[in-house]
Amino acid sequence: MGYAQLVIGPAGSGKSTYCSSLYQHCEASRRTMHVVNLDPAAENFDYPVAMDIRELISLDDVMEELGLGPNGGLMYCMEQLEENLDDWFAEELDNYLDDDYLVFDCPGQIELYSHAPVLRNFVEHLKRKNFNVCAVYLLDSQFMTDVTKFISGCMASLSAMVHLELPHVNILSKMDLVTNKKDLEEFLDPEPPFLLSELNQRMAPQFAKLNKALIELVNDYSMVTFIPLDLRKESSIHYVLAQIDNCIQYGEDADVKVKDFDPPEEDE
Ligand SMILES: Nc1nc2c(ncn2[C@@H]2O[C@H](COP(=O)(O)OP(=O)(O)OP(=O)(O)O)[C@@H](O)[C@H]2O)c(=O)[nH]1
Ligand SMILES: [Mg+2]
Repeated sequence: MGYAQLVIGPAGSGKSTYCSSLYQHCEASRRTMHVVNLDPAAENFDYPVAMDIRELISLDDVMEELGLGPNGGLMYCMEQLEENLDDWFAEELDNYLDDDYLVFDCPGQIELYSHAPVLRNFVEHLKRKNFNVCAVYLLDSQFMTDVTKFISGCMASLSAMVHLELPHVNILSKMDLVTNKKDLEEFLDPEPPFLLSELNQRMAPQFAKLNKALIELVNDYSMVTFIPLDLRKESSIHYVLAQIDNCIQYGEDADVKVKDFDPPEEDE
């Protein structure tokens, strides 16, 4: 059994930064995990890259040879990943099977989470290889300042949830930038009636029915919980990781992989 996090969310929401902080956190607690880069456009990494989609295909080459722009180029690269699941990716994955913990740093293109088939097939592949997979959806806390943004964030996350059909953890990133935590608290685990009244206040009366339906939807899918993440605090990273581990049942087997300790210096 392997374990995997699929780290997704809009461009700039903090996915790669999360991956590197998580890596450091695990390193410090002598826990083994590997970060995989699935973003063909990524250039700099603050974590050791265990597998790299750029070894499969180069975005620059694709853009140049096919005359595609950055977005089309990226989607083409992701399609190539999909085509190569049973060869390139399977071979790479062979290095990491039993009890390994992989974290996939994905690109931020929203179409990957809403309708493009690549990530779905990617996840299916991981499941076939006996991985327990969890989607970790990051949303920038800077965009959680009012109810309309909250709803739109929920909808984007919900669309990823129905598209990928995975256990799903929502994270509110960049909490260190939030100056007024009180404003945010009402969105962390909000009451539906509160959301509805806020939404009704914001929108013209003809939206009342839509608002009600939206809030019900968000509520029915129990989408309304976001875990705040402040990367400055080890306790915050620890908490987020514990929630995700729980989702993928990591640590429930007695023999989870712990990094070998350096042998203690022996006194002669
Ligand atoms: N203050 C603060 N800035 C952050 C945090 N996380 C990310 N950032 C900044 O936000 C920007 C985007 O972060 P990334 O980690 O590259 O975001 P990403 O989701 O990987 O972006 P894409 O790969 O382009 O989709 C960078 O400038 C980061 O330094 C955080 O927790 N706090
Ligand atoms: Mg990134």
